[in-house]
Amino acid sequence: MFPTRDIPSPSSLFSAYASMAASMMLVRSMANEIIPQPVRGFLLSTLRYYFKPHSPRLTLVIEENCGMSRNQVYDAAEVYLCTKISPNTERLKISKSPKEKNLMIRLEKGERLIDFYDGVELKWRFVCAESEKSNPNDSQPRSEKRFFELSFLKKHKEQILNTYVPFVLERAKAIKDEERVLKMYTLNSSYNFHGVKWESINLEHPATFETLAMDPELKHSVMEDLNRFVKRKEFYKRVGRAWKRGYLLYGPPGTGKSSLIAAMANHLRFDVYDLQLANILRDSDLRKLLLSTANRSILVIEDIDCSIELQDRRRADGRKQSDAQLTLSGLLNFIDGLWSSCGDERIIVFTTNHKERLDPALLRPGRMDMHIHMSYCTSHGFKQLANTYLGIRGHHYLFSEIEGFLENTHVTPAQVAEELMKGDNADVALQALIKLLKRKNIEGDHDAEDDDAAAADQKNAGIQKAKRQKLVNKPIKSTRNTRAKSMIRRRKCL
Ligand SMILES: Nc1ncnc2c1ncn2[C@@H]1O[C@H](COP(=O)(O)OP(=O)(O)OP(=O)(O)O)[C@@H](O)[C@H]1O
Ligand SMILES: [Mg+2]
Repeated sequence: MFPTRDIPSPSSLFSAYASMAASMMLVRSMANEIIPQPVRGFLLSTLRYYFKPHSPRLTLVIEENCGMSRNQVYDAAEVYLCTKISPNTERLKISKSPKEKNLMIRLEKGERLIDFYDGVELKWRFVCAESEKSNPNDSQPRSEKRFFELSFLKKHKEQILNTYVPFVLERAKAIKDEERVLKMYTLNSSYNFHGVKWESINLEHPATFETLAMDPELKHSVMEDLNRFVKRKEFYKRVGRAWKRGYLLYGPPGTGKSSLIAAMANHLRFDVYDLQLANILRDSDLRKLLLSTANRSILVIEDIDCSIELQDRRRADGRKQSDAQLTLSGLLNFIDGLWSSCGDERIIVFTTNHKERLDPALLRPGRMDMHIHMSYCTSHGFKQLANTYLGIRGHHYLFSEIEGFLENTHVTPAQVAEELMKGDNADVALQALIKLLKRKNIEGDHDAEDDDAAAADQKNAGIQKAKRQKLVNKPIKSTRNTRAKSMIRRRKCL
């Protein structure tokens, strides 16, 4: 049996509570009188802090701006989260600006998302709140305050701050690069008192490493080299070198040098600056142009052997050239020195059809980091082109005959590509290629090489001719000055 006599009756309970409440009020009023208000406030908030049930979760608030500048974490979160949209997402914002390739998709206010990182669950929420008016009589509309809330279990705080947030920043950068339309900068044609300037157009060259027909090992090593280069910021800093890389592409016309540059730009998502030296008059102009190039870009100087008669500082007659004029040493010193040290992630590419004609200063070890030989079409290159142009992935009954010819015939990938475009029907296109190969084979390698040398020389002759024409059109005194106005670049690819 329970001791019923010990259970208090409702009326006794009520009177006990009433007397307790009265004494609490008494203590409170006494405390109000004895303890000064600021101390009381402090004590109450401390007591509240210790007795409030604590949440195991931590919420990071990522506001749109930090002071006057944008909050990079906010911008990155905005981009990153649109790759995490789930079937539960109900509202999204879409937009497209002329500079972007694709639609931009962003979260709408109030939307929530769940992400997982290394097994940790992360809850994201996009919040738009109207900010308080500092003056209630202010007629200006309230401004909107936008922020993301990122919440997770407190025990993961270090991991989230040290690895997840940097991961989001990095991913967003890659996504933005992917969305961005690449630009190609060329020199504008009007050479006036102020010199030449860069003009940009969208670079929509379709060449990629996938479509490029070149020796697979060489292709792999170029890609590896580029990938390593962009990841080595800290390395370059540590060893005290400017973060730049130089490539010299050489080979006969039509072997894919310009295509390789476009593939590099598409791979890295770097803009291209096509520096036509023939259009530049003085070292000072060159310096100005180089200093106005942006980071994460490829500076291209095509046909270095013929686009300009870059000589040593001494002329043939022994006199020293004026410093104001463009010289090879001026170009190389500037590229190695000031230019590369005042920018990051710079790539420079020289191309030539005649490596043997280059000034030794350009070939000196350490000047160009990688010399890449673009060769005639090989059996592997042909298969790559057959795949790209005709969609043939496996074997075709005409392949062995073609491969037999390729072993001892010099034909450029450009010539092969031209034949493969001659018909939608694979048999017709491959037969056309066989015809070309037979003809080349009869003519002999020697003739083929002569053809290529002739093509390169024809290109050079075109360049020289254009320079002469400019000389006629513009009354520039010295022959050397003619290059300043020569708009001669054959623009096949870039
Ligand atoms: N290696 C290659 N792989 C795929 N396509 C190629 C290759 N080489 C040439 N082509 C095709 O031929 C065209 C011309 O090639 P490209 O302009 O790249 O040659 P190049 O080596 O730069 O020639 P040049 O020395 O005359 O500047 C390209 O647009 C491309 O269609
Ligand atoms: Mg080219």
